[in-house]
Amino acid sequence: MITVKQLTKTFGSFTAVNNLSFDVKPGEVLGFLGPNGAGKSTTMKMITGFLAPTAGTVEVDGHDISKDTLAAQKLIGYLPEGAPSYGEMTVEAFLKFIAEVRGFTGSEAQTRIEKVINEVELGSVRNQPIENLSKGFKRRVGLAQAILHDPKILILDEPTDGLDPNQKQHVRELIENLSKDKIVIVSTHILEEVTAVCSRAMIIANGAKVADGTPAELQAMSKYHNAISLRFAEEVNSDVLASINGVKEVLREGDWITLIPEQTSGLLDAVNAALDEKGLHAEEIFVERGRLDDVFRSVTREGAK
Ligand SMILES: Nc1ncnc2c1ncn2[C@@H]1O[C@H](COP(=O)(O)OP(=O)(O)OP(=O)(O)O)[C@@H](O)[C@H]1O
Repeated sequence: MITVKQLTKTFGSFTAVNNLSFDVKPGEVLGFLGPNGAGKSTTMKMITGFLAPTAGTVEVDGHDISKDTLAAQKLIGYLPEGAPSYGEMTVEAFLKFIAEVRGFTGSEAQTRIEKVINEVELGSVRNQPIENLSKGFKRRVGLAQAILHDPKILILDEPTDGLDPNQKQHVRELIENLSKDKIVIVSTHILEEVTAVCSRAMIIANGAKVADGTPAELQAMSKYHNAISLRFAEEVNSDVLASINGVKEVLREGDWITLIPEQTSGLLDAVNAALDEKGLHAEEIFVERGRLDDVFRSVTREGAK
């Protein structure tokens, strides 16, 4: 369990993280979202003990990260933003070094190194110096060092940044497989990643929490929640659709028309009845769950006021 209480970080007169409190339980994959400069990386650095808070506390399985730093850090695997250091080392030498730092030697160290090289698909570059690797491979080396000791807690700062679509998918699957009984906190700018891998999402703006819930709960905050999206073969006048009982707004995006509901449920029946009555035939029609990008924009704009 991670318990964050009233966590605050100021740099001079600037407040980067502002009185943030939350818990994360085993089995949860928490997506950490927010605009550039919202305070995500700063919060992750404080949770992992790499940056001292100005105020507030972080407890990792009962260990205070400021007072009992080593005991807490043993439980944590951390992928910081950017690339791992020691660029002149080869991938394998770097992982050997990390294994030693984590207290593994001999065959145990070798077994763990082979396992992560396999898991993160680093076999083809294992003998290359890290500084010569592409951005995506450097991220994968960072991920390998974070999981080498099979930590109970994984803190990953934009793990899929710089990866190609295949590798993004691979890392998402890896996170899903690793997340059983672990705590995972993952920051990302990719909203589909949240619905794909996270059981919970927290949005921060200006260092403060502005939303926290399951992806479905956040989607339900969107004006698109239970909206009806349709596509017609022929041109249909927006006024006809706007006159349907329960439609608040008609939006057009390319071939698609979206009917925003006045209330959050019950619009589909009214739309189907109205289409029948008017002799209109939709080629495609579906009920939207809600859109995270819409929620993200509205809560971070409110947070920025
Ligand atoms: N060492 C520092 N000294 C001064 N300001 C800092 C320092 N570290 C971070 N900041 C500021 O704190 C704010 C939060 O930065 P942080 O890196 O935590 O944001 P972020 O949410 O991770 O952003 P991004 O999505 O761009 O990675 C930014 O305005 C940043 O400039």
